[in-house]
Amino acid sequence: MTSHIATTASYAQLPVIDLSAADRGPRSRDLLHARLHSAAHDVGFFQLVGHGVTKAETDALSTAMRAFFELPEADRLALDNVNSPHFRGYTRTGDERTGGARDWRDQLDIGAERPARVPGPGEPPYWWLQGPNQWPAALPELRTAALAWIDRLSAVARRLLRELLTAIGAPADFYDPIFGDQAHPHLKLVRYPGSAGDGAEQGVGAHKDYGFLTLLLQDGVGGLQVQREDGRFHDVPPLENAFVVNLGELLEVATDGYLLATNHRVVSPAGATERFSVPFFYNPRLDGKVAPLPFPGATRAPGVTTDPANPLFAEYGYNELKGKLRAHPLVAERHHGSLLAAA
Ligand SMILES: O=C(O)CCC(=O)C(=O)O
Ligand SMILES: [Fe+2]
Repeated sequence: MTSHIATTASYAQLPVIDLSAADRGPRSRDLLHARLHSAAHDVGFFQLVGHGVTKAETDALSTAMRAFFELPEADRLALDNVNSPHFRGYTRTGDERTGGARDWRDQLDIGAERPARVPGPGEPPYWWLQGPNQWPAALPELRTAALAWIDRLSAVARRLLRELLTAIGAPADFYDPIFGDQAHPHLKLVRYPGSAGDGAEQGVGAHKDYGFLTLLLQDGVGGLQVQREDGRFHDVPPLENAFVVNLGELLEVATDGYLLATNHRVVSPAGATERFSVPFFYNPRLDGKVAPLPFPGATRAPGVTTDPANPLFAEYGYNELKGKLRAHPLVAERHHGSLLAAA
């Protein structure tokens, strides 16, 4: 497969954004804003350094993640997400779908740790997305590391969002009311087990993320690709100590398309090579409604992408529910037949 090979030198790496520049005085912060504005507007993807997350924090999460995937399959299947109407828990390799085709990865889905809130008659069905996680009894350190990561990355993403809003001339605190203590962050621990062996190369198919910002920790294997201005998918080479950041659909909605939610995908590693990644999704409250952002570029905004196969919802819960029903058909059929019928 050659279609993803970059042909232009400028495509070799994504823009690199140093968040610590925000604390080094006004000139340095202005320069950060110029770079961030361009990266978010022109590409929708960048590498984030200077985020303050330490190697010890990253190692604690990575070690617990690898230990999870080394558990006997029965221990992982004890957390099968098919048993969770909240789409939490373990998805075995081959059970997830993107773009209607099978993804070749297994993963643990973790969200804010809250009691279930079963929607009553007339209440939005997205309340199903709130509920308890499923944790491996044999690995208590996984729960500790994952919940700490959610807190830590929520703080980084909050800082980054404020700088990004400032960079495009918007009020930094404009979306504070839809985050707060009822925000709905999400974390996945993901393993790509290598080639499926049948010629399909889809680790995860092309998609956009549902929320505001995604901060991805990837190992050194590679395989993540983003769709760029030329319409082609380009490799995102791993960069040590950096998070790959992409903008989600809600920022596209918020800015009427001025900021891009960029399509991305993962090509399966060759042979039996495993790849591990940890995407963290910075999402607002399920009932948070994204009001149009007041900023100077709004008058030049091109409008949001219109794709009948992927409507964008301004009320976050609907946007996430759309994605989960599509990605996890076994959970959807077991627990949410009436929602599938209504869709
Ligand atoms: O594993 C990766 O590098 C990306 C995963 C991803 O895009 C997702 O799960 O939304
Ligand atoms: Fe993604």
